[in-house]
Amino acid sequence: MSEQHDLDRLNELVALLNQYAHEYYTLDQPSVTDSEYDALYQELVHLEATYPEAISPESPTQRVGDTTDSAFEKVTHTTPMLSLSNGFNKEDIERFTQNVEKELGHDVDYVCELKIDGLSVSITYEDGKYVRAATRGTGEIGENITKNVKTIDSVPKQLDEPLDIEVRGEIFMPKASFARLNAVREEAGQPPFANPRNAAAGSIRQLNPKVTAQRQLDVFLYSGVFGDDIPIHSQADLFRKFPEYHFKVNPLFEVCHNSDEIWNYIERMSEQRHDLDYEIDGIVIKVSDFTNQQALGRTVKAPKWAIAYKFPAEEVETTIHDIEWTV
Ligand SMILES: NC(=O)c1cc2c(=O)c3cc(F)ccc3oc2nc1N
Repeated sequence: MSEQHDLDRLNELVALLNQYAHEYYTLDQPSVTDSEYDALYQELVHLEATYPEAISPESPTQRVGDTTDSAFEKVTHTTPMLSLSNGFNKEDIERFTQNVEKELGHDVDYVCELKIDGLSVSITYEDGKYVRAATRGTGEIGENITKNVKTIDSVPKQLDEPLDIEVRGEIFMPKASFARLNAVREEAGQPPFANPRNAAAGSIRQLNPKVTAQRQLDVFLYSGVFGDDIPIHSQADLFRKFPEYHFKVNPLFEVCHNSDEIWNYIERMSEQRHDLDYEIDGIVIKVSDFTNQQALGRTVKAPKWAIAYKFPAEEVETTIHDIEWTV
């Protein structure tokens, strides 16, 4: 690429990302997903590393750490909240399991779980007390949403034991809450949210936790950062034991042993997804045993022991009626 082309793209990205941030933080109406924003942000970071003299003070990369780009203070994650690599068909799943078993040199158990279409959250307890909640943010640095997450009924505020533990999961808005919320917004002449994910993101970013409380959000927890004092040594353990700690998990997980069983789960859940009370955008497949997860490790941005199978984009049937066909 020509240098001028790069510099034009750099400036275009600054303007785009600032617009997206404005939509997200100020208007509650993001027009791109977090992962689309992240991808553009990384492209800008790369271009600014190539042309440091072109870095502009308005660039979103110059704001990380201060609070101007978000009304929430920053929280540095104890361990980074990575993203999942994606798969789109049976071959991708087979390649994933082949790579895992080649790398480890033996077969493993997998856990398949629904990929909840919400936003990631990290929740920290100290001495068994709810003390903090944060968004994924850049993966290293998230936004402090402690007060807002505290309004979610299914998030325990006090554990039965004085545990120091961090749990991670997905905040979502049930379909029924989403329909009710949009009806109220339309009544009030406000633009409806495009989907439950945007509604959940907008609701959790409300500066006034009382507004968040009215939005009936919920959470499914799927991982944690904890010591050996917690007898959980695999993803299957986690899903079976988290409820004992009052940590809400999604019950539709299954242990699978190979890509055929995984694909069978994917097909069954793809059938069921419209009957669920919440939206899912795919299936997450994980190597279950934590020792195997550690042996597989991660790339810069994603764990090597997990993959997200994304459902194909749905054709939305639009019923075309009342159109005067002029012939
Ligand atoms: N949306 C989800 O329902 C969902 C998301 C993730 C992650 O984002 C995720 C990210 C990691 F780096 C590691 C494990 C994960 O597990 C996950 N499991 C889930 N069920």
